[in-house]
Amino acid sequence: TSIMAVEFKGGVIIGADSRTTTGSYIANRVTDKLTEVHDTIYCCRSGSAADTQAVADIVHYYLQMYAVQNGAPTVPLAASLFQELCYQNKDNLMAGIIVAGWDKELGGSVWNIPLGGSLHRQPFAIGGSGSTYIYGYCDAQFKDDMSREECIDFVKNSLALAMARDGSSGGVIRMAVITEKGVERIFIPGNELPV
Ligand SMILES: C#CCCCC(=O)N[C@@H](Cc1ccccc1)C(=O)N[C@@H](CC(C)C)B(O)O
Repeated sequence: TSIMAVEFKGGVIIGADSRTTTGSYIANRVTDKLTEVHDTIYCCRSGSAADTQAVADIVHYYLQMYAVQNGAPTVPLAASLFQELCYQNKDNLMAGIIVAGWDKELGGSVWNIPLGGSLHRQPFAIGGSGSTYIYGYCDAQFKDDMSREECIDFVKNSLALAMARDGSSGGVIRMAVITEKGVERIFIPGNELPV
């Protein structure tokens, strides 16, 4: 897996490849690793498909109940729920999750929860097996105050490079733009990758 999320003025851009593997076999070449947990809060999943589906389902349920009584949850609240589940169950899970979205308190924000269950707010986050190949590229490319379009290209180009080098990443690039207005999905076919 290669996953990424970037904060920009007004929201976040999230992105992922679409490969699910069992060993060297590609079990799903069109996986959707961008999973909704609330209207404007998503997670990017890496690691075990089963574990990350289960954890995301639990958080989605919690946030649904929370919203009935308290109104819209914030992105940091969603991130803290993911962290609690991943940290407390760290010996039984393989889940590297990036939580990203928009809320009216912070606007756009990105929260990285690596395998150990620590929680880190970052201006951008990368994860999954493919991310190891693009840390230098992302650090060299990142600028503060990038526009929506610049962030879309940053995510697209970074994931394409990771997918080219990592055997556990590939397929198509799925992205989403999350702002106050809602969620806009962007799809980059495998034959139109920029690498
Ligand atoms: C189908 C099926 C059975 C397992 C599928 C399955 O979880 N594959 C994993 C690799 C893995 C991980 C841990 C144990 C075994 C196999 C996978 O493709 N993970 C991708 C993300 C998920 C959300 C799709 B990525 O991290 O590469």
